[in-house]
Amino acid sequence: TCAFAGQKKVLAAYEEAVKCGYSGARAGRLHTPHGVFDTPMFMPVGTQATVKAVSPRELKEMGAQIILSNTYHLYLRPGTELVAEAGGLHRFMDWDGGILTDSGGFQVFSLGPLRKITEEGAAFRSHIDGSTQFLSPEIAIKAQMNLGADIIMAFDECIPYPAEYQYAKLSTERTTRWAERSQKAHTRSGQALFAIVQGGMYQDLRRVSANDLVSLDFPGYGIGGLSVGEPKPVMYEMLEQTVPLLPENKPRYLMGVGTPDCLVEAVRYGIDMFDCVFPTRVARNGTAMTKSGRLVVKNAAYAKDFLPIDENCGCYACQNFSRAYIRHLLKADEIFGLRLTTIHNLYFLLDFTKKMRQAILEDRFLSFREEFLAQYCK
Ligand SMILES: CN(C)CCSCc1cc(N)cc2c(=O)[nH]c(N)nc12
Ligand SMILES: [Zn+2]
Repeated sequence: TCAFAGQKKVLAAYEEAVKCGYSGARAGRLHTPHGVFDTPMFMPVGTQATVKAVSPRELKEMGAQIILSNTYHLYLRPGTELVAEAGGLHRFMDWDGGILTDSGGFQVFSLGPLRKITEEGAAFRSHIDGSTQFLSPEIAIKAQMNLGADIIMAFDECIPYPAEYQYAKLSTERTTRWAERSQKAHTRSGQALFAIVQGGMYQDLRRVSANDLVSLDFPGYGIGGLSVGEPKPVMYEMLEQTVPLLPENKPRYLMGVGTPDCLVEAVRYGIDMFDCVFPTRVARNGTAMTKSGRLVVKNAAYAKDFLPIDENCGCYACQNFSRAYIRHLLKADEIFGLRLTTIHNLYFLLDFTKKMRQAILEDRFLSFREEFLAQYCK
């Protein structure tokens, strides 16, 4: 069932997916040099080689399997050669689970004041010191080989939303040429390179992008250019056009997504992997995620609420502390407050994907989805 048998340079093998009654949802297992991991999975984001406010030990405790880091940030600071000298990203940050690095394309367009995109690559100014920088498929792949993640991403352009059809078409064609250059530059065995499907919000461009990248034969596929401000129904429509064209026995990673309602819909379409800064970012301004929606712990309403954030939650915060205590810490700008809300939000999403996997294995995913969406207010 490992359809990757015989694939060179690939370790992200994908065991036979267990399909539930509905067409898309599936439960799989992802093989990497740092372990075999269950999907669907949520991947905590550790942009600068740390998942903000939590330790690797806490991440392991809450069930994190694969975490993300960003090539763009580590390339600018401290430099990917330095990380390589330190023994690679796993050693540097003391994380022995899986690591996936994004290729930098997205961050160049979303962070650095963009200078210029050409066929060769993207010139930009560093958001740290304003220095002129340049990323190309070859540079981004070299940087990711230095970092040593288990899964790395091809260098792509995340097309802004909205975008004119003609721009989306030219950019998507270039991203496919960049994917081929990424493949040629990728010489590190024991590391899986995923391509990234683009195509803007145009059905035909999404299909062309998926078909072209599938014919280049990657061990896994990111779906990019979504969760960039488009309405959710448009995102789902792009998934409906794209996912069925991707090989069933290869992992699909929906980049930058997302909230629990988006996760359950994307799993329905056959997505396996997710990452999103949302849980850690909203935690830092005192918002906790629950199955009924968001709970702003900082609100005065919780000043004397001695219940946990969620009494059915198994996380360290909910097992030991009250809303009143966490609100007190947040109001007092105590770092421990941010740590507790972050721990809860990460645990919530990791547990949510585990519950989806269980529902798929027990062939009750559709009722799980119905019940969840009925209770969750966006
Ligand atoms: C760690 N995260 C903050 C970054 C990982 S996910 C970033 C990310 C998010 C979104 N929405 C789209 C794209 C995209 O189209 N391409 C790339 N390379 N990355 C993307
Ligand atoms: Zn909790």
